[in-house]
Amino acid sequence: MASKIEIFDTTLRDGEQSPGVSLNSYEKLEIAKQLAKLQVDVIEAGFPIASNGDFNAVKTIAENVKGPVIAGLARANFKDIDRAAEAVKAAERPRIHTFIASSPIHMKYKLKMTPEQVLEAAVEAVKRAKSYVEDVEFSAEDASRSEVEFLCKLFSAAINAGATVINIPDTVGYATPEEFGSLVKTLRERVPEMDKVKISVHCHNDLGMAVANSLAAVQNGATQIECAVNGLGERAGNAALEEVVMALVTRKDLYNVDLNIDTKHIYRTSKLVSTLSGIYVQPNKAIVGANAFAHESGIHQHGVLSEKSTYEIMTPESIGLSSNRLVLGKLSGRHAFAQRLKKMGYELDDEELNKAFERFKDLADKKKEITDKDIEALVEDQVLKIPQLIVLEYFQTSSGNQTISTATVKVKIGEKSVEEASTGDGPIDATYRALERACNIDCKLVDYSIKSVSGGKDAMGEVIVKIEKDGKLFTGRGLSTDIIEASALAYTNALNKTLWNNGNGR
Ligand SMILES: CC(=O)SCCNC(=O)CCNC(=O)[C@H](O)C(C)(C)COP(=O)(O)OP(=O)(O)OC[C@H]1O[C@@H](n2cnc3c(N)ncnc32)[C@H](O)[C@@H]1OP(=O)(O)O
Ligand SMILES: CC(C)C(=O)C(=O)O
Ligand SMILES: [Mg+2]
Repeated sequence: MASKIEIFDTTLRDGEQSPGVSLNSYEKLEIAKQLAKLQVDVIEAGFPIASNGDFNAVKTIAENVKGPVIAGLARANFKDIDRAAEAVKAAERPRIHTFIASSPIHMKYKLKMTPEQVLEAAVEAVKRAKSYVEDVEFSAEDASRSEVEFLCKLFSAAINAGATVINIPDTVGYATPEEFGSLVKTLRERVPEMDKVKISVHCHNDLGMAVANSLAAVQNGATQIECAVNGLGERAGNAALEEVVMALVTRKDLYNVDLNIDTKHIYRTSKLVSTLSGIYVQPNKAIVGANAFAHESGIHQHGVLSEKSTYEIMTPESIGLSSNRLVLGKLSGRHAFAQRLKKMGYELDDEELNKAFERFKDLADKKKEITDKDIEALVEDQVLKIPQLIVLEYFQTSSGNQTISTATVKVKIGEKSVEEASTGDGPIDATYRALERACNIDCKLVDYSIKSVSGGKDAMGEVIVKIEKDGKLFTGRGLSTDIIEASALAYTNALNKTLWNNGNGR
């Protein structure tokens, strides 16, 4: 039978220790409510002795958030514990989490205490906490760099003093998965009392192994994992909640454990924490990064279009996303392009599709991501196009606020190439005059408009011109990431239409 793993969320306590993060009571309450929807087992709401603000945040959460256990952190002293007890007392299920460091480095240099004094402080702290609440968690800070013999003594004493949860932190993210798993195993074997309590782990990510260490601990008998949304936490952060959870869910075949978590709330929770903490999630972040369910390369897109599981080991829906994302860029293939066109309602025959795909690839070489609006513009440009009697081969402009604008253009008219130059009021006016000369067409520009087809600094510009010739109006349209090129193409397109209209075409 699968055993149960509890998820202890410390976003509001250790997560808030991330440099640059400071959440007010209202923001903490919002996050706590979302964590309750996510169905975490424990919310460590803060460190009540730290400030009146933190005390109030923990108290407000204890009063208002139902479902999870609400924990408050306290050092191993009465002042901290009394304050934590006051803060969590209104909770449905309050917990006091008290800790003291157990490694030789921390005891000697930071606490300036002997192991005996640490052991005594731990026992007194647990007893004090127990006088307020039934549920008491004890942590041996820097456990992974502590002497195992001493850890065994400390944990045994804490359990006998009333601790209901024993936490084994890898405070500085020093352990490797093999070591950490084996530490959990050894402690379980050597401290018989550990069988009576929950065994928790709290891993930091200094070497990028927080999640791996937490999972190794599960394989060696840990029953609670402490983690934070988006991997927030002191220095490089804590084990990322979303990664721990989705690893246990996706690889249930391996871990065979059950969780209370409603994974469909993962994405929303990550977004909320990112917005309120001001810490952005990197795009390639596992599970919740913008690219976690996105595919840009043609071979992968073809794979997921045929069968999602070819390149997706979990579904986007399982974390609360509506779907995966096929991003169109220069590495994309015909399958994904055709699928997008179909979704957008275009029905192109094979030849049209080939042409549109060619133009799409040309554009993708200039522009990182091709949006639906770009595609719409490409297809409409192609569908509305008349045969090109005049083809713009080349243009060059020079302009500035102190010089006269000049343009040189080269066009192919039928089999003949013609090059012309002109000055003008600006680079576009100069280009238009040069084009008129090269094509030997006498016409008048009556309207010019430009708009951006998509967003970003590499957006395509769409230029629409109207020219008048012999009393008739001709519209031309040009598209390019370069607005002068878009302008030149629009004018060439309109000039083409004047010839077409005169019966010179085909
Ligand atoms: C591994 C962790 O994440 S531990 C949690 C870390 N989080 C935080 O520190 C955030 C909140 N902290 C704070 O607001 C402040 O540090 C406070 C309010 C807790 C303490 O502030 P101050 O009294 O000014 O002390 P300061 O932070 O400078 O030093 C810490 C003191 O606590 C002692 N201490 C540290 N850990 C413990 C512990 N677990 N049990 C008992 N004493 C401890 C230190 O030895 C030091 O004692 P000293 O003042 O007698 O030298
Ligand atoms: C307070 C303890 C559990 C902690 O955050 C750590 O050791 O990293
Ligand atoms: Mg920590």
